[in-house]
Amino acid sequence: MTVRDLSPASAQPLLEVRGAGHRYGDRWGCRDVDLDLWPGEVVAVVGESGSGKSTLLGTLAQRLPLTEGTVRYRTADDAVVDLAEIGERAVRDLWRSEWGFVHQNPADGLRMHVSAGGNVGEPLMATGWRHYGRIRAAAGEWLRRVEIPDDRIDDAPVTFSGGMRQRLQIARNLVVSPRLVYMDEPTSGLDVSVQARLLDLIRSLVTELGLAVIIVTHDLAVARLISHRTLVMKDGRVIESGLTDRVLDDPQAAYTQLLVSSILQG
Ligand SMILES: Nc1ncnc2c1ncn2[C@@H]1O[C@H](COP(=O)(O)OP(=O)(O)OP(=O)(O)O)[C@@H](O)[C@H]1O
Repeated sequence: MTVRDLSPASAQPLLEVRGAGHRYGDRWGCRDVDLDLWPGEVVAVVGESGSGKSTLLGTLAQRLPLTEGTVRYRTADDAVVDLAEIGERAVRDLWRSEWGFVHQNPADGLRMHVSAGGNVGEPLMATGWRHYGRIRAAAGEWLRRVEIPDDRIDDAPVTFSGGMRQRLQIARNLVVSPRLVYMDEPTSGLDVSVQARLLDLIRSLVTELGLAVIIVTHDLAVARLISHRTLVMKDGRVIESGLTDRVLDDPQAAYTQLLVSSILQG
């Protein structure tokens, strides 16, 4: 079902999630989640291992079926669509032009044996770009933005370091100017200094491009650095949410207090 939205764009969230959940067999991975995500907003999903963060991300991103609730998305042409109802093809079109997904492991989001330029050029070709020179120029421009040297454009990511691979994955996602990007632990597995630079890069790109981002992280410092709002998950449910500084400086739920204090002690 498509509902025409007549209100001004800014009055309507990009993503409107109500009572969303996903069940694996007879066990809920996440359930009863509500969220409004606005353009340009970064929301972090935090919680300990097994709390349902990745399941929630997968469910919102339509990689896992919605077992309960609704997820509505406002498209670039301002139609509000119910993602469970628009069908696989329409969802594929959104992946091509409006959404991105940055995986924890860059190998899951890159073609490891295709050149860096090819990895960034491919999504442009999928949206109809045909002129080789322009595709290569746009790919080169994005490689520069993510600090991959010009002379590596013809090298495949198998020859790159972990940090370079992750920056390439970001370029491959952002080259088509998506409106909404899902990130699953994009900086974990990298050493601390590489992590800090990558977070800086993500933060500046998000601001510059006005992206909406939902980022899963088990690292509260990442949430602090990058997000406006934070959802805290426990046993598949969101047990606390609010502005990130408020959630981390003045946690209300006992579980969040424990999570924050364990980091301070750790
Ligand atoms: N494919 C699956 N089949 C069955 N149960 C699953 C599956 N994937 C996850 N679960 C269960 O769903 C719950 C939430 O898991 P999920 O991976 O979403 O947590 P998480 O917070 O992302 O954890 P981590 O930080 O370790 O990645 C857990 O109880 C987990 O065992």
